[in-house]
Amino acid sequence: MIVAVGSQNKAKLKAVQRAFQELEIEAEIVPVDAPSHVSAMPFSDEETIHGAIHRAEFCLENSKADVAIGLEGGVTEATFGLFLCNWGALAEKGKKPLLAGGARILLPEEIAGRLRMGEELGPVMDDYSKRSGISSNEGAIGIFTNGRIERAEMFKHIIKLLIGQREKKHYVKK
Ligand SMILES: O=P(O)(O)OP(=O)(O)OP(=O)(O)OC[C@H]1O[C@@H](n2cnc3c(O)ncnc32)[C@H](O)[C@@H]1O
Repeated sequence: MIVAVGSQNKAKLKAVQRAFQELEIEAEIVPVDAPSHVSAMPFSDEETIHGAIHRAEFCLENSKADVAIGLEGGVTEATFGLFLCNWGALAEKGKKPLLAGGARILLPEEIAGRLRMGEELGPVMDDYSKRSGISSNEGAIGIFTNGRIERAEMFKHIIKLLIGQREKKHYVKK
């Protein structure tokens, strides 16, 4: 199966690779530069979901893939503070996209405040950790869970949720 992924982000691609490997599904993974058509820092679940769908649909239209996956990171406000949120969409011809969300953690106020002022999480995390490329590596989730759950692991879970839903749908149709 050819699987297009709407990103060149290393953590996202690693997640897709590992999910298919662990599920023992043969897949040729094709990265595609796909626009999210949402803001650079999505600020709600709704916006983050739209970003994931747009990326997946762009891949489907601009590649020969059977299945297209869009992965999008964002944040969402709650009475407790600002949560990290991540969403995935799986698109295939003639079907409604499937959706799945990832694990979420509350961001420290020091980080949340900067995002509310308009900064993006990627550069804020690089600045906070005095390193570069956090969003392509362990991610904010890795930094704030002491590396227990990294960004690729979190996205891998989302991808398994998408693949499982796709299988179930096919099963129900028989
Ligand atoms: O190359 P793409 O696929 O665009 O990956 P990205 O990480 O840059 O982009 P996302 O759309 O997934 O995330 C939106 C913004 O939030 C940042 N972001 C989201 N989750 C993050 C995380 O866990 N750690 C660091 N930055 C994160 C990211 O760097 C972007 O600035």
